[in-house]
Amino acid sequence: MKTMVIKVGGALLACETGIARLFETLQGLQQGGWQLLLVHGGGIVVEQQLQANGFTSDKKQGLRITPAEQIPVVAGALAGTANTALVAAACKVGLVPVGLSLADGGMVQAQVLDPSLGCVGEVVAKASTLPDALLSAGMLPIISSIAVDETGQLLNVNADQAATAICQLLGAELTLLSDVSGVLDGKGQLIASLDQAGFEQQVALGVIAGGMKVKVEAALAAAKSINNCVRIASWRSPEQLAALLDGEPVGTAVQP
Ligand SMILES: Nc1ncnc2c1ncn2[C@@H]1O[C@H](COP(=O)(O)OP(=O)(O)O)[C@@H](O)[C@H]1O
Ligand SMILES: CC(=O)N[C@@H](CCC(=O)OP(=O)(O)O)C(=O)O
Repeated sequence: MKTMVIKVGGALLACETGIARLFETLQGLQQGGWQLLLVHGGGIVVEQQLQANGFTSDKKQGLRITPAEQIPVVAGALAGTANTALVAAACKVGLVPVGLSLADGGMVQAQVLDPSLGCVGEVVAKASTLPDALLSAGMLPIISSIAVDETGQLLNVNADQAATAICQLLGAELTLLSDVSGVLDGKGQLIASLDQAGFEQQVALGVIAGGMKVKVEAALAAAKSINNCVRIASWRSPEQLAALLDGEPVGTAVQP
């Protein structure tokens, strides 16, 4: 059976229509014979809850600086609020979701990425026992980007990097759905196909930056591992979701 990891993030978690449309698409893909795993971020929920708790927050090169005192709020926002909202939406369309974080079932190994970012983790694929079992049972794993390292420390992982590790764990296809229709060039036009050299060129020009730089780096790493292109598209666009459902090319194809 074909397996696909779909990653969602950005403002999706604040958009009821977007969530409903996404799960209708997932339902259609599952009926079409795909085994699916959803990996999610929820930067918007993290920001709201940090602010509500009196914290300020900054990003460095697309990654959120996460001081130790903020990790309980970040974990609550991603593994709690965002994860359960997506689980609820899956139930509503009759899918059978299982809400997880990267810490569950020994799926990945996590470590601190860079101490200057605080409790930010990087993860590598470890054991697929848990997702294998859930997928064979026809269930939909919904995985937040919260991890735990060997010392028991909770870590905040960028959700595109989390999706890459889960894609590598299963040798699955990967689609990254964001707020934008794909990677855009200096004129705001969609780049249909992007390889390592093209990426480096656009970064040098300052066209690809911030969260999109992290996203394309994650996509390039995944594409090389699975030797297949990874797509970056938008959950906002009904046309792109329909194309995804019909197996047609969507967004930017990041090449191995
Ligand atoms: N060349 C580019 N093409 C598209 N978006 C870009 C580009 N460079 C920077 N970005 C920014 O990256 C954002 C997507 O990254 P990010 O916010 O991390 O997405 P998500 O939260 O969905 O993972 C876009 O909304 C845009 O502001
Ligand atoms: C380390 C780091 O940057 N973690 C991210 C995790 C969530 C995420 O990636 O959310 P999106 O997919 O919505 O951007 C954060 O705290 O925002």
